[in-house]
Amino acid sequence: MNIALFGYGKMGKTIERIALERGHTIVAKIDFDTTDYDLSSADVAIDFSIPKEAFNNINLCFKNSIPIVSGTTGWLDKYDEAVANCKTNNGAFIYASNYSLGVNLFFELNKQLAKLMSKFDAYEVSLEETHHTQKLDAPSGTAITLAEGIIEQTSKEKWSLDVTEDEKTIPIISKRIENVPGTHVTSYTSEVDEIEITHTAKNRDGFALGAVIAAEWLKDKKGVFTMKDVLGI
Ligand SMILES: NC(=O)C1=CN([C@@H]2O[C@H](COP(=O)(O)OP(=O)(O)OC[C@H]3O[C@@H](n4cnc5c(N)ncnc54)[C@H](OP(=O)(O)O)[C@@H]3O)[C@@H](O)[C@H]2O)C=CC1
Ligand SMILES: O=C(O)C1=N[C@H](C(=O)O)C[C@H](O)C1
Repeated sequence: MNIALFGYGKMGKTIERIALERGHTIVAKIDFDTTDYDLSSADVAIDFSIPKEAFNNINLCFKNSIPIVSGTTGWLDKYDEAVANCKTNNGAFIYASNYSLGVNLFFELNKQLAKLMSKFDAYEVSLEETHHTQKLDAPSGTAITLAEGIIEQTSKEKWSLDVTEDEKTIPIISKRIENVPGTHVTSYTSEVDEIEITHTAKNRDGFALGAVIAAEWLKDKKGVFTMKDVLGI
């Protein structure tokens, strides 16, 4: 499979290594200043770039009839527009805030725990995410997906980085520490105890492998999908 990479930073380079190990070919590596590239032989594109460029890269793929796996976070105010553009152009599109198998299982566990805990008002829920200091967006896309999972199962209505908001709001604490690939914690705290579930990425390989598997899955499809479709969960 011929892959075009939008974003050849920490994730782009990890995806390249894993894609080559799986027998694929990288036909384009596109960064901020890259002007001389050819998408004509690409079977699929994978975007791990920066929040303000992701939407343009996705639309470029739709216009060139290239299925696009989107991993960049922090641009989701335009997600509905991207979905509409995919449909207009009869394209193929997956967005996931996190492509790792472990985090996608954690998303399901988080929802099941939220459903159970919704019956016990002695506990208050909160989220914490910790990432490396180069991360441009906060909270992480993964923390937002976790918050959305809790909102789906409980009477919570929104999330906020302001931890002093009302009881309808899930507080999210964002921490930035050198070299942390990504750690997410959902906590339920009462006067007497605390229940926590944690996902800790040891490196970026899980994100990258998931993105390559999603690209293999999406290559010959049309439509808008999620990692739940890819993983069958
Ligand atoms: N969904 C998931 O599973 C995961 C998502 N992410 C997300 O992926 C994104 C990238 O993360 P990471 O690799 O760590 O970040 P990096 O900063 O290491 O890499 C980003 C790359 O994007 C490039 N870039 C800038 N502008 C453009 C453009 N217009 N088109 C294409 N590429 C461009 C940068 O190039 P230059 O250096 O020239 O500016 C840089 O090489 C982030 O949004 C992050 O949150 C990260 C891990 C997992
Ligand atoms: O920027 C990162 O590094 C990561 N970003 C994603 C996010 O915002 O959730 C996924 C992962 O946690 C790493």
